[in-house]
Amino acid sequence: MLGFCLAEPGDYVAREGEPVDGLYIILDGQAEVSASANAEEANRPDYVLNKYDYFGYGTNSSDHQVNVVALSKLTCFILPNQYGYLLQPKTIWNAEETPEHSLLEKILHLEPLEVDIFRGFTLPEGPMFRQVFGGQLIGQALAAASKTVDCLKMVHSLHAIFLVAGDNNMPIIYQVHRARDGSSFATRKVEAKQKGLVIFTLIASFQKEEVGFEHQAAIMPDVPPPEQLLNLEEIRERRLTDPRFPTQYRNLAAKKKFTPWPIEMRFCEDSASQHKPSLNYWFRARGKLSDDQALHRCVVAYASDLLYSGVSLNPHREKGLKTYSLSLDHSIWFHKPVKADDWLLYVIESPSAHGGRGFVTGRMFNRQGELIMSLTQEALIRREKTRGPNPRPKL
Ligand SMILES: CCCCCCCCCCCCCCCCCC(=O)SCCNC(=O)CCNC(=O)[C@H](O)C(C)(C)COP(=O)(O)OP(=O)(O)OC[C@H]1O[C@@H](n2cnc3c(N)ncnc32)[C@H](O)[C@@H]1OP(=O)(O)O
Repeated sequence: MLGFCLAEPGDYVAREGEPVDGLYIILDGQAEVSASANAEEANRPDYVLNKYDYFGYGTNSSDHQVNVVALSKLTCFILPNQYGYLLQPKTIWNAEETPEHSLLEKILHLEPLEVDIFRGFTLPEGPMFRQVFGGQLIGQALAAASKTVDCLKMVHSLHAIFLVAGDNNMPIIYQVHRARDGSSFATRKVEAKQKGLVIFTLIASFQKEEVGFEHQAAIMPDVPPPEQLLNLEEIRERRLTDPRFPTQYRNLAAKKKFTPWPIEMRFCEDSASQHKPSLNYWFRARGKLSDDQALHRCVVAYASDLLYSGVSLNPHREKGLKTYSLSLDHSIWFHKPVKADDWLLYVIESPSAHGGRGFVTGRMFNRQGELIMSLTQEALIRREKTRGPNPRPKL
């Protein structure tokens, strides 16, 4: 919590060697900085801090290097360490300069073309489907919207509609419309275009941090921790080597082009439970992500569409069934700050499938059991029409 510090003349406001707990801004009074007693510092003169001078967070050390003593009645405003990010310039992450960073930062990187217009690409090293991956559109559009919003406001909800299947081989233009900028909230509408055609729209709402009523009725299911579970790559490896699978199947699986996803997933149930209209898995971004909450929200938005609507097909899976499925719409509510490079549990249920549409709901919990996000999606789910090669995107 933000706070104030009141001190009387002679009181120590900070002591050398003690941990820095925040940034102190003097609102009233004077304080003296007394240099350390060690040899090198001994010659440094003491100096006086006045109104609006500050000390604490932001120095290179996590401990105070000096004593600060009140010279008069002193009032300081304290910005605790956890809010220090407010003082940092917003990163607006830059994929080119962070080669050691997660592939996701590269995927979500956008080129600014004009005010409120950005260009995104489908990278060959990312997951590729027959049309532009829905999560990529959501993540990139949210990144475009976030770049036009005051950095103190974070996305708290978004609603997306997929209009036309996107073409992986051409760039996507994101045009942001600034629908509203209020004092607490801001709203953005984003249109994604290819060949001048709107293929996707997103409406996102952003809010300044606010203190208010709190409760959490949702309880995280009791599942094994991620360390005890296999990830997608390990499951694949097992399938390739498990002698219980026919050799022909293993040879075929080995020939399939396999690109590891930039999201690591660990499934809480084995394939025997695949007929249930539900799925629980842990996931996290591979690699290191920049410390930018806006980026972390774009990354989970991207990941949220990878294994999601397919759950509505689970009760209908049978040998030889070929399906055609496409996300139609997607909504996310961000309840709390998220760390996308730490494990999140994705709890997915499909309450209904009807009329060629499957409906799924999702909840994401962090390891502490906090409900971080709620999600919904409807997807087109059909039996694949038998015909020749894959249909081309309708652009
Ligand atoms: C426990 C361990 C478990 C481990 C499991 C691990 C497994 C890993 C699996 C990985 C899976 C990863 C999945 C990731 C999926 C992500 C979802 C997306 O990105 S989705 C991307 C984001 N979403 C989007 O891009 C959606 C964008 N929106 C749209 O494309 C359109 O709005 C529309 C298609 C939805 C409706 O348009 P409208 O014109 O009213 O619709 P029409 O009805 O007229 O059909 C139009 C055309 O669609 C075609 N087609 C249709 N049905 C079939 C079929 N049954 N058959 C074949 N084709 C079919 C056909 O070309 C047809 O034309 P035509 O042949 O008839 O001439």
